[in-house]
Amino acid sequence: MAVSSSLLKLDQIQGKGRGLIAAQNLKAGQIVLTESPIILYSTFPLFSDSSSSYCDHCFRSISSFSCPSCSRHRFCSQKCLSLALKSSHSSWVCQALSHLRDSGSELLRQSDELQVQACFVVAVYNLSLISPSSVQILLSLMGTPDEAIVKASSFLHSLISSLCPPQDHQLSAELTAQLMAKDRLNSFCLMEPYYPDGPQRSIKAYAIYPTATFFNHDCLPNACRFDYVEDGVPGDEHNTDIVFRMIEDVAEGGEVCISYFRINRDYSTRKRILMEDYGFVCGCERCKIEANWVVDDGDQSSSDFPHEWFLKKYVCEKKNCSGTLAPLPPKDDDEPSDVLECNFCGNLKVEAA
Ligand SMILES: C[S@@+](CC[C@H](N)C(=O)[O-])C[C@H]1O[C@@H](n2cnc3c(N)ncnc32)[C@H](O)[C@@H]1O
Repeated sequence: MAVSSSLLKLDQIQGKGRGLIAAQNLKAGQIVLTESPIILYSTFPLFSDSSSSYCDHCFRSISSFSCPSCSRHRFCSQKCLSLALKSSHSSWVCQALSHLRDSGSELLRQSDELQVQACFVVAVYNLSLISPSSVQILLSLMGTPDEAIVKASSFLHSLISSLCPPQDHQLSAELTAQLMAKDRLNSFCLMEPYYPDGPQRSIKAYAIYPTATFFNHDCLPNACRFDYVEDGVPGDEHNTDIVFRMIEDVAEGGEVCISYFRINRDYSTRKRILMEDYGFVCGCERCKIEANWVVDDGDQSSSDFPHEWFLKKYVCEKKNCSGTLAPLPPKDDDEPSDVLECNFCGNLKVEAA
């Protein structure tokens, strides 16, 4: 599997499967990977009475150009509309989603989660028509279907294939289950914009990135992800790219890890999410220490919190945020930047000297 960055190498990591290691010494703030998604799909409810307020191709907030066939899916620009009609909103996708939304659709009575999974299945069947090699990449990722996925995939496969039979795709119910399992383990969320006084941000789209998917988790990560979906000009095809930036220096050969969620979560929450969503027990330095903590132990000394400085330095304190801060890229003279950027709200914080 090729890695789309000369700064990272794919390697086997004991107890974790494949992972990404530094191909050379990496500096705090350095951008180590920028990548476009191979599959990207909306979480907007299929049966909502309104249309999404995000472009159905690039997920920016402005949506003013409608699909000429269904007029329900909207785009931020003529360019996104034209691109979508050849890819993410092809005539097959348009037809499949319209059929699914028909009031008689059995999907209407199903859970929100299954409706979002239906959007993934439509997107991946479409991908198999326009880029079969991308489906092979998805199939090579980690992820095995459990009973719930097998059941959901069998329902969705028969529903979508019978409503709108794709001419050429070879995706059986079994392959659909495989692909749904890969999606669950490997997708990244694209979030709604941050507002300090707004409601909790929700997820507007899921995306899978072919190299980024190999980042393993650490509760004290040395890298973190950024995205700039709302930035740039409408029609720019790269606004859904994901960018990974080092939080701290890592020597050549060291593993580069991200956190799969916000880093200020407590031990039991982290343990539960990692087991339920990713199927592993974390053996990182922070977990080893926190596993021994006694709840409400008033006697804990500062040696029980050796990573407290990390949370103070790298957790954003803006209202309603708790994103992760990473330094801006080093300056021209290779000096580390003392400005940290939050990957959730975008706030810039100058580090105290
Ligand atoms: C998105 S994949 C990461 C790439 C994966 N290691 C591979 O070989 O393709 C997530 C999976 O990697 C493994 N993983 C990630 N971080 C881990 C860690 N800290 N300890 C053990 N396994 C980990 C788990 O199996 C998890 O479900």
